[in-house]
Amino acid sequence: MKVAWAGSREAFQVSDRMAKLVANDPVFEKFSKPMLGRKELFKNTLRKAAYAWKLINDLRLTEEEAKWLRHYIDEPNYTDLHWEMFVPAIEGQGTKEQKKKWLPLAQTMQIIGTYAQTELGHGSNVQGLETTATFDRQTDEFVMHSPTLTSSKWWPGGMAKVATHAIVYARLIIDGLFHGVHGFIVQLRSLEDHSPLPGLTLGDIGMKFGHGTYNTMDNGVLRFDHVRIPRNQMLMRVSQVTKEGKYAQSDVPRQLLYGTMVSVRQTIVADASKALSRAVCIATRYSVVRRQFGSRNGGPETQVIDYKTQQSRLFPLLASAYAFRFVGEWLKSLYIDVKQRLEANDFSTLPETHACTAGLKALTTAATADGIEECRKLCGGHGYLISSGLPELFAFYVPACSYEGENVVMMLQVARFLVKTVSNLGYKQPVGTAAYLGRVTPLLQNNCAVQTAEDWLNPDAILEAFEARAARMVIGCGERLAMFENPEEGFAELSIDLVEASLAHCQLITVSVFIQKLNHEIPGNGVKRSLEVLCYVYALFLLHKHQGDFLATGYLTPKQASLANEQLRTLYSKVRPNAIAFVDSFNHMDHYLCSVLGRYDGNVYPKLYEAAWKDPLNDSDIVDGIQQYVQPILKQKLHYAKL
Ligand SMILES: CC(C)(COP(=O)(O)OP(=O)(O)OC[C@H]1O[C@@H](n2cnc3c(N)ncnc32)[C@H](O)[C@@H]1OP(=O)(O)O)[C@@H](O)C(=O)NCCC(=O)NCCSC(=O)/C=C/CC(=O)O
Ligand SMILES: Cc1cc2nc3c(=O)[nH]c(=O)nc-3n(C[C@H](O)[C@H](O)[C@H](O)COP(=O)(O)OP(=O)(O)OC[C@H]3O[C@@H](n4cnc5c(N)ncnc54)[C@H](O)[C@@H]3O)c2cc1C
Repeated sequence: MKVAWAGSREAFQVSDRMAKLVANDPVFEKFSKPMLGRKELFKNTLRKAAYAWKLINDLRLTEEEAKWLRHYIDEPNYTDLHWEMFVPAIEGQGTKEQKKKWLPLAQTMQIIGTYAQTELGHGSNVQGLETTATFDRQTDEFVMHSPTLTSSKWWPGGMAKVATHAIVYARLIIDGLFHGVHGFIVQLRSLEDHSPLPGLTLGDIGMKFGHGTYNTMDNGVLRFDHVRIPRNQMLMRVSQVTKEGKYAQSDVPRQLLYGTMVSVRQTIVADASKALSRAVCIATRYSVVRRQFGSRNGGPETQVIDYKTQQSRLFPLLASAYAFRFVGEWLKSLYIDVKQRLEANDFSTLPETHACTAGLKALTTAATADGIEECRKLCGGHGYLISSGLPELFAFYVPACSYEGENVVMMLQVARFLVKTVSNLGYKQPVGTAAYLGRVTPLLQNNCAVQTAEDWLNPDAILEAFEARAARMVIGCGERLAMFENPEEGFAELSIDLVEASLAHCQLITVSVFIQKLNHEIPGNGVKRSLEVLCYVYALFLLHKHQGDFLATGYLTPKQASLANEQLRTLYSKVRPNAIAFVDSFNHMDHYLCSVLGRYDGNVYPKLYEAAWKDPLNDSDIVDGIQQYVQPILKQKLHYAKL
């Protein structure tokens, strides 16, 4: 199962080796993080990042190994933006000459980059950005300027204190004419003494949600006061500006400017399974240790995992972690394919890839953020302790619903793709993840054939139910949209239904990828049979949660919906015996989990007790402030207090 989770034996070995390397090195200790103040926390992260870079070079780690190493260090820091956004932006949007100049510098970290797109006033609406890049023909330069307060760049990670360079997105202006938003490579700091270059105002945007998690990152603010950069620092694969000031567009589509976001959204889906599996591992292990009620004849009380209600909250999350792992793997292969095509100037699959990355990013991050919080509640009161590992995990994870495309905004992108696909149905056969929309007649006409709870243990029945529900919702939206004279007005009016239809489409993708995985790629019958159970749990849990959709579209009868729920409850009993094996297969080490409740050895109570004594308040019996503020109250000789 560990191999099935990792994707291959080699993938397992690489991640396992890196997990152990990090866990066994005292530099990467992280239990004390929540006790540190912001400055110490930040310096500590800089120290770890520098040490990690040394390890990467000394041990000659491959790119894959380096990624896992950074993952297990488990602290957001400036290198995330450098590797995940700055380098890919140059790779995707730079010309050959630009890549030749900038990539060697970035890949050896002689420069450190960030991705400065969002502004105080605009994040989702990229075309609404206000920073200007005005071409000056006399000097062959762009003048970067922040004309308003709301045009201040706001959020870029690593920008406040570390990055030496940034890809800055700004409105290109030539001779007073606006030519859209483009990316520019801008140097922010001196490579000699690290001070901000003249004309730039740089700072940190302040503390964020949680304590020891995202505050290791220096998310920054940046303002330009007429800062000049050479013309050849505009990323020019998509559009070019000549020294005469002529604006030209190559045959590469404008959407490629958004390519870096496609790349990162794909990794965010993979990361969702890591975060959710981490929370589920903690909650499952603790649910086995924790006992409440149910003692018979003085015997042990019941393990809370044996309560049906606990199982009905926990096991769908366990199944979701596996579903997200497999859909993340599938999305990566889709992305690798589109990347190769884009390099060869084949842009045909970009719209579908954009819809998949946007939609699955929204689906998986929303479910993971909710899932982590549910796991905290599944651990009862102790889940609220920092030492459970869950509050910090939640605080670290939850911004994924907003960054890299706010989730609802992303679902609306999926909706645009689906509406376009439906409106082209007469003359363009949909392919890939939208292929089912090419079979609308049977999907709209045929109803579910399930008659017993057992009948739901059939991948074809499940797939057809999810396809019919999505098709009916999408087609229904399409028909209602056609009644509007102004399509944009219609889109806005129907946006709630469109987001729900997009979610149905994305859930269909995750369910079908899970089924596909079982049909083709699982080694060993025991592993396959166990994963089949999780696949059914995932699908039937979604069916139960969204049964309103399945019923309202008329595909299911109430009886069939209740048979699905009956089967789901039976499946929980089949998950129970393997629950611990399922979470052990994630191969999360104690260091990575950073949770007393989720310890591999289950030694929870002594270690919880021990952890409490490490709190700074327990350094002494009488702490600072007691004599000054509490003792005077105790020593007052009042007969009565007037309230
Ligand atoms: C909301 C977005 C997608 C665009 O909105 P809109 O103004 O409606 O459209 P445009 O005119 O700009 O473009 C529409 C056109 O382009 C297609 N498209 C959009 N995005 C992509 C893409 N990524 N790849 C390919 N194609 C794309 C779209 O389908 C339309 O095609 P048509 O053929 O129908 O014309 C956009 O503004 C957007 O993406 N907003 C979200 C901003 C965002 O994600 N910011 C991330 C900042 S970096 C960050 O958050 C870092 C976090 C830290 C970390 O990750 O650790
Ligand atoms: C931790 C963190 C790190 C970040 N790092 C970076 C970084 O390194 N570089 C960078 O450039 N940016 C970064 N960002 C910024 C991030 O990309 C944006 O915050 C994100 O894209 C969301 O945009 P917004 O803040 O403008 O949200 P808004 O768009 O203002 O969203 C507010 C609300 O409006 C709704 N809404 C907006 N538009 C629509 C619409 N058309 N229809 C319906 N509803 C709508 C949304 O659903 C949401 O509910 C980071 C953000 C965070 C939290």
